[in-house]
Amino acid sequence: MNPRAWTFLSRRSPYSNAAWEKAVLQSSQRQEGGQMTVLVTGAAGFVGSHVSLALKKRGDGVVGLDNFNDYYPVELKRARASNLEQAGIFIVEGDLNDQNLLMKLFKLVHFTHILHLAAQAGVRYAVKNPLAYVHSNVGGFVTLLEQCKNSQPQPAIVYASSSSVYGLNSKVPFSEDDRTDHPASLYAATKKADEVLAHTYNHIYGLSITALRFFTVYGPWGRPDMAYFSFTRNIVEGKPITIFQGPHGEELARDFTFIDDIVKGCVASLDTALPSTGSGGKKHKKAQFRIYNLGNTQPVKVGDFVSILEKHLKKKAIRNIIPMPSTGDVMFTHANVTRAKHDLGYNPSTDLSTGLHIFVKWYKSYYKEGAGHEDMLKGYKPY
Ligand SMILES: NC(=O)c1ccc[n+]([C@@H]2O[C@H](COP(=O)([O-])OP(=O)(O)OC[C@H]3O[C@@H](n4cnc5c(N)ncnc54)[C@H](O)[C@@H]3O)[C@@H](O)[C@H]2O)c1
Ligand SMILES: O=C(O)[C@H]1O[C@H](OP(=O)(O)OP(=O)(O)OC[C@H]2O[C@@H](n3ccc(=O)[nH]c3=O)[C@H](O)[C@@H]2O)[C@H](O)[C@@H](O)[C@H]1O
Repeated sequence: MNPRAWTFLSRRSPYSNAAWEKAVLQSSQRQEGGQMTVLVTGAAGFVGSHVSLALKKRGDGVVGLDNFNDYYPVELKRARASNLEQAGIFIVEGDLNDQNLLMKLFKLVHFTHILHLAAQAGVRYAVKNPLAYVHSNVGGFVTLLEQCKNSQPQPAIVYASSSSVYGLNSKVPFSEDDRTDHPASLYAATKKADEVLAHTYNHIYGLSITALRFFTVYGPWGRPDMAYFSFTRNIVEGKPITIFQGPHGEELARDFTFIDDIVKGCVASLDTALPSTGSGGKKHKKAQFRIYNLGNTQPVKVGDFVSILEKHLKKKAIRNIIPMPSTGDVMFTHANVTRAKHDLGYNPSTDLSTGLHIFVKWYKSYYKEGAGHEDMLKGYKPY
């Protein structure tokens, strides 16, 4: 079947038709060199679209799942999906909470691995719409874990946690063994809940699970709700940007991490994941349980990050500096990646200036500066 026909197919919700099944099966086929068959949830998202392409490129079978929600413009998700279709990856359009859909999918394809990236992301939007986080990050995750636990054989799971789980932790850099029991946002609380739920399913059912704590990821085809993206748009349009500062005028800092490094970390985690050890809902022996930081290890103050953007955009920002609203931001993040280096060979190699240069180039070509991006953040007002 020609993947060009898939757009239409994936938008038609019924999954009980022959063409839909054929597309799923075709997409799941491994090519030469491929070792695994992976279900990527959140495949139309920023990170999911990049990792799906990387897996497909080396021959793995990849099937996507995404509900194409409108947290940010759906047009961008469709454009990413179209890139995936051209590469031969079918994205099933549906919600993680749809048990029947998951059952049907898992019956059709024997997934060796799940890369679970679908979630309600964004720290500040949680103040506005907390239940969206509970729905996708808690309900959706448990629905997926239930399906995996019941599968025979069970797949190995690698999923996205977040640097936000460190919450109010003040010990730097953040190490995986540091406390994560004082979240600063509801988003962080749901990501922490996921780690605890993951441990439970690993313990009771023998699911092999790896949690990846990503640190503020940026890059081409990125997320319009994130600062690097919305700041770029405003600078290009000559509109002010709002920079948060701490209660005593301190600057916030983030360990900004380039997408290519995150992709390598995800792929290495899949490659080193051991099989799950349960069957028929029962554990036979202890299964692998891992948590890794995937960051850049070089935090940058938000003001300095804006200066780098200005340099690449060749335009000054109009900076509006305001006290941080009480919407869940933390003052700084900083990853210790020793464990990921040792176990995964993870070695972040893109510095912020190089990565932002690549992002700005993509942004300008995608939005053709000055035209076509007016609606990019339509309706988006997180705080
Ligand atoms: N980008 C970052 O800086 C960052 C940092 C830390 C953690 N993370 C985590 O990494 C993962 C990927 O993030 P991203 O930046 O690609 O976000 P994204 O919003 O671009 O991608 C998530 C995708 O999941 C889909 N989705 C959401 N809820 C769903 C549901 N219930 N059912 C099916 N699909 C659903 C969305 O439509 C979206 O396409 C998320 O779990 C996020 O929390 C991201
Ligand atoms: O690593 C994570 O776990 C998280 O990474 C990301 O969150 P953040 O680090 O908050 O990224 P982002 O919004 O780009 O703000 C960057 C900086 O700009 C500051 N910021 C932001 C907006 C603004 O208008 N002004 C401002 O100063 C802001 O205070 C911050 O200091 C993901 O969105 C999230 O899904 C989550 O997973």
